[in-house]
Amino acid sequence: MGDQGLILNITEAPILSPRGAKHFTKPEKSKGKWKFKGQKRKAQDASERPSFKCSAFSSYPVIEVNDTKNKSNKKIKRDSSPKREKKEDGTKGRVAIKTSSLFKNNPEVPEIENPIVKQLQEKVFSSDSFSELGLHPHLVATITSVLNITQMTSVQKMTIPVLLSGRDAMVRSQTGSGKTLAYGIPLVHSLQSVTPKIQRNDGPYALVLVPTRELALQSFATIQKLLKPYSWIVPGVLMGGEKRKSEKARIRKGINILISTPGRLVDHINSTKSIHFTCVQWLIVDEADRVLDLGFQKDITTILNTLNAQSQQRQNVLLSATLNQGVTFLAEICLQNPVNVTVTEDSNTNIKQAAKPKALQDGDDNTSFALPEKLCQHFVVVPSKLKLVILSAFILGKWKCDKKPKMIIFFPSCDLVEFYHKLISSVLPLEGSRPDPGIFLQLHGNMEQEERTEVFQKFTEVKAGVLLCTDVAARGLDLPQVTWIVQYNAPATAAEYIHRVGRTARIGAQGNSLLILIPSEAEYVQALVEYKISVTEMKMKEVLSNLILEDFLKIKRAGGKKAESLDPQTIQERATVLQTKFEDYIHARPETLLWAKKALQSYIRSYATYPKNLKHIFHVRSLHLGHVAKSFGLRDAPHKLGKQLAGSPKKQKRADGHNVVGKKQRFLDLLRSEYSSGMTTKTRKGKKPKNEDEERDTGGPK
Ligand SMILES: Nc1ncnc2c1ncn2[C@@H]1O[C@H](COP(=O)(O)OP(=O)(O)OP(=O)(O)O)[C@@H](O)[C@H]1O
Repeated sequence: MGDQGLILNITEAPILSPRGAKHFTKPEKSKGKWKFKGQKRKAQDASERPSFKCSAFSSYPVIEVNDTKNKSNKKIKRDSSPKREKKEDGTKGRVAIKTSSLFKNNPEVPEIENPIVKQLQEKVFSSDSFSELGLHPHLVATITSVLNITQMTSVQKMTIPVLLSGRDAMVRSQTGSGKTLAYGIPLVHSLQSVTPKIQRNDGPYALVLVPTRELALQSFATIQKLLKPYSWIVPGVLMGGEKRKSEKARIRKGINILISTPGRLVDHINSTKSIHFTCVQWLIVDEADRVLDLGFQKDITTILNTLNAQSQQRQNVLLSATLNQGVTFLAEICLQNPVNVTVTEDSNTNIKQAAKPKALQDGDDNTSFALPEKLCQHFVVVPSKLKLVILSAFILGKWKCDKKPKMIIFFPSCDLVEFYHKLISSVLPLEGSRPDPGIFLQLHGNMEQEERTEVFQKFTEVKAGVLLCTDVAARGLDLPQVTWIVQYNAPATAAEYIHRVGRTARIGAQGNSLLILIPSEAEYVQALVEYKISVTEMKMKEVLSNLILEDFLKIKRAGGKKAESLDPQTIQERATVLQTKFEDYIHARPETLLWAKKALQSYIRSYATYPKNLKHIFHVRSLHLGHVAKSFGLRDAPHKLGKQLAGSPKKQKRADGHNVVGKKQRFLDLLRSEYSSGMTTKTRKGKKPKNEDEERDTGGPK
């Protein structure tokens, strides 16, 4: 739509009574909370009210759209708005559209004092160079000429000598601090010195396990570079998605450094006769806490049993930016007398004998982790209705004002990534708004591997772009020059927060992050503070004001006057125009409408899977389904969704005293798997294999 084509009049329409709202009177506000006359709702302390049971749009402003450019748009098909009316005002071709007010009847955005937190810091670089370590000269030359690196990072300085001495280690240092080379360099140094020289058909001398395929590819590329002078050592990657047959053929030919996701390796252990591990000297588990999180324990046990049965002595290394008690299972079964390497500000010489691991503990153990010093973390609190508009205003603003905006936006499920990718890339005009063409990419586990790899490579290469993804991209990926990380939904653990934001501000660079919260989720900021994570508030108005720069949202008033100023009303009008564009897109076709409803359902499902310890902040009962629906471009809440999801599962007792897993419990189990960001692959039958490359959220920031 051209910039002159849209004429808007925003007026207040009489109160309509949407479905489900008839039982409730207009909400009254009381001490910042929402209450309903004649209804007591205990245990609802969140500020977004009412629940999805009471879809209360109490007022609808009428936006009259006169599309003077595109006459064919005069009649916009609408199929679901409650009691939507066409308003004739005498103007030929003018159609009245009711877009419920984005700015009315929202819960109050709570005042949040910027918390004062002293984050844990690590010095990224040491003052020492690689040449001081006594490494093979060709390796040092390769590091300098191929990787363009001379100075060691702190974690490299601390880890490489430990690993060169033959010790097992647990290595923790902040995201983007060079942990790949911290294990890669000593690994290559040690293998190049093996005598007699390693033969390809000896099979693996080293196994590197990582949680995702993209990380497997990336680690493989780094090892490949380090091996440049040592052409007799062959690296290889197994990651699923590729035809098993061709992987088997590569294994048969011989791979000396094998990089794999655990699931895929177990797959080959079980099915590929030619795979053997008699020569294995190294086992490296990167993102070790995640590998266990993913429920790979069974796979890890299988791998370790196989290794133990076939090879004699092995050096074992666990690495992550968020190593915690959760890895004790792994540590206990695979490390021998390990050295604990932790890089923190005041403990640059923090190399300790690792304590004997305690009994297995679940998930998070309240450990605080360091964050990159030049990472500026923000949050914005925004009513549900405005979430999509805020995200769009933010993207548009960065696209207009930043030189090279490269942004990653995290969503909680594959369905949501697919939905918002299509919706946002169809409605937001990034193309032509700057010299670089706008680029929207998506990455999630429901994509074919070929496409995943293509996207990963493309986003690595582009100077500016927006990647919408699940947590499949949260761990380990080193995507250059990412300037902003946006979290459309809060992650369920502090560790995942740290890994997501860690895709920017890498290796001492500047980076920024934005976490979008709805008012009922504001307490999450405090949960982050408990982990010494410091976030600063960005005001909603500030983000929305970006819309003033957008020609495609220009409003021509009925009198012919253009509204250009930065006054709040103009900004609100523009936000409404943008919302209307989204709603028009969604309501234009039955397929898009259905799609939006499914995405909304996926969102509610993912919301239901926040862990117990965060339920007081994230509970489906705190969501106002009608408001949430707006952020899916829906004009009202789909009717059945609320009914389906209302209430929590009741445990039934069997006569023998055992709990019966009822329908609702099974439904919740289903929800839990929905929250997985879909790092799984489809098997030939379209089913997801159990553990392969899969993610499940456990634990939480508290
Ligand atoms: N000594 C160094 N000097 C300069 N750059 C380096 C050095 N070591 C590694 N890098 C670069 O830093 C970036 C981040 O490294 P890497 O991906 O290994 O970090 P990481 O600590 O594993 O991060 P994450 O915890 O997110 O997985 C890479 O681009 C790598 O090439």
